[in-house]
Amino acid sequence: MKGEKYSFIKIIVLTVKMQFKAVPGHMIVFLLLAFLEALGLTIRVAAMQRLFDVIAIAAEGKRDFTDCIMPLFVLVVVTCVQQIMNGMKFFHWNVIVDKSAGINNKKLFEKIQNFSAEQFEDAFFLDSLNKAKEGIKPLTVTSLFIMNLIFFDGVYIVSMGAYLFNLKPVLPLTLLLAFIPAFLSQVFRIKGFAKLEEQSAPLRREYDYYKKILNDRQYIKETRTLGAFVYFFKLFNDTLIKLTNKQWEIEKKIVVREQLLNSVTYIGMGISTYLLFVATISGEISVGAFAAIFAALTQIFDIMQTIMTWDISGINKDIGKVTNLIKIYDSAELSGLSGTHDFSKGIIAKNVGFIYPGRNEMALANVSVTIRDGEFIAIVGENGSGKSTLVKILTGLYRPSVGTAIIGELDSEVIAPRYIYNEISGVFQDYQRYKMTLAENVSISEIGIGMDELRIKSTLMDVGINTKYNEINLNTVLSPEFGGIDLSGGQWQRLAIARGLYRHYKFIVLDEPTAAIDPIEENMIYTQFKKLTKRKCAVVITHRLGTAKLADRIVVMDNGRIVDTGTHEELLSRSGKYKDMWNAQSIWYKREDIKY
Ligand SMILES: Nc1ncnc2c1ncn2[C@@H]1O[C@H](COP(=O)(O)OP(=O)(O)OP(=O)(O)O)[C@@H](O)[C@H]1O
Repeated sequence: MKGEKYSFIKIIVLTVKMQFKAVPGHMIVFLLLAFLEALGLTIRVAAMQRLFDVIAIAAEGKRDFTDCIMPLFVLVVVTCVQQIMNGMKFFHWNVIVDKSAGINNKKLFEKIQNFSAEQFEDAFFLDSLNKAKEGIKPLTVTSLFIMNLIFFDGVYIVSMGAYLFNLKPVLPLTLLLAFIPAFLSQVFRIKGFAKLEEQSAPLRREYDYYKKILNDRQYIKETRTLGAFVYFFKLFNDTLIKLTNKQWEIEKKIVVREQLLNSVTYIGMGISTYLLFVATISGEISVGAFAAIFAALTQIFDIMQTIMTWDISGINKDIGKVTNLIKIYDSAELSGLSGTHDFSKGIIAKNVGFIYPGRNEMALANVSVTIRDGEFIAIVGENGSGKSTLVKILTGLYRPSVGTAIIGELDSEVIAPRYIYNEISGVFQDYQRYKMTLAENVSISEIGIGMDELRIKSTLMDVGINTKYNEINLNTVLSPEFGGIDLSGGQWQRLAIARGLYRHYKFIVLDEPTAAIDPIEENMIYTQFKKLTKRKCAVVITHRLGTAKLADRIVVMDNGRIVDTGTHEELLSRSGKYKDMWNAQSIWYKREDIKY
């Protein structure tokens, strides 16, 4: 993805192609409406000419006034049809924007699903993804601008040019005279806005940040308890003043320039009128043609202005965002073979090494471990020793940089992620607090197959949440923002474990989701967890060795390597990292024996 070149033309072609693929029928209707609307405008000028000619002749008494009825009727019909086309075109515009947003978002989400989890650790990738999300609506709007430019503006210029040329070859000059001021005005506008954007972007980011600190739930407790509100409000206000001053200064310049360019527009209109006048006096065009084109002059100048300020400026403004989206669509995703797990063969990491994007040191080096069928393993070690990274390799979330991970007979390097994740469940340190009902929070992995309330309740009981005597029930929304309530840190952790247990799994990992639960409760949860995961593969990361003791086998990690493996008793029987850790922790547990 890095450094790949996308020309303007390539982006335009891809944008239109993608948009047609998303809503083909609507796009065809839109371009037909734009085409008919543009043709309608030119036919209207011709119809007007015809009517004025007949009126002029009738006024001289050479024709009956009733002869004007038919041309008048034609003009009314053409005007009505053209107006209807215009209304329908803009109605369709909105329909297309709304419909495509859903379809294009779905496409992006599907694409994101197929990126490997380790890519999400790469700052460059995350930045590209954020920018790409901004391109969903611009993709549709840009395609509509392009279609409008070709099928409305293009058709109007060609048909109007042909009509004027037919009357007198010099008359299409009117179109050019209308184009020049519109073009210049747009050039100044783009330059002005580019400067404004460049100078105000850092200020806007600052302003948004302070606004968030002052409003967001996440910050409000701290800003209040620290009495920092006044300070942040001052920063917010100062930034706002700087930002509006900058905008005012540049807008002023733009407006003055535009007023000057408006005079150029009037000069253009004056020259066009003069050309028409000369042509009429010399008898090259009829009085009717003069009147019709004169009446349409404002329309010609307006359309040229719209092409510049709306269509081209719209494309220009959004093309960067669309390019980011297309780059993400085009980037490589994980593919792979299909496969079905056989967890009776266990989970095997063989000489695994792993390095995070942007890091020089390996987070895991030469790690080999086997989790046998039905085994409950605990992984212990100091902060940063590689426990979470190993678990992500064992669940197939990350693919090893070196070595292999065979998960229930499936090699994570060659099997597509969606087959790897089947029958695997996990709760990680950074588990989510979904702003949904309690029931949804538990059953999120099985929503598609219907909610089993009894199973949800019994899973909640397993982690110590009793909905029977609690004010919380399955339909309680867990978010004050959505009219519900919030839970305590420990309750959220229990809920996250319930979510992991609710999924149908044959292999489950818990990456220390119990830090906020008191040790006695934690022990009860893990004892229950051990019962529930009997005959299934389970891995638990913990810093509390009292919990690790429950496991069939303990893996001790240090500095990205496995330094020891064994049962609690085996590990204590030999001097090593585990014994040191145990001795250090037991001091705290012995405190309860102290007699005051
Ligand atoms: N997203 C990341 N990007 C870069 N380096 C990372 C990332 N996540 C972890 N690391 C590094 O990888 C190493 C192992 O981290 P890991 O999270 O696996 O340790 P851990 O044993 O689970 O730690 P803890 O007990 O603190 O959760 C550490 O040196 C850490 O700095």
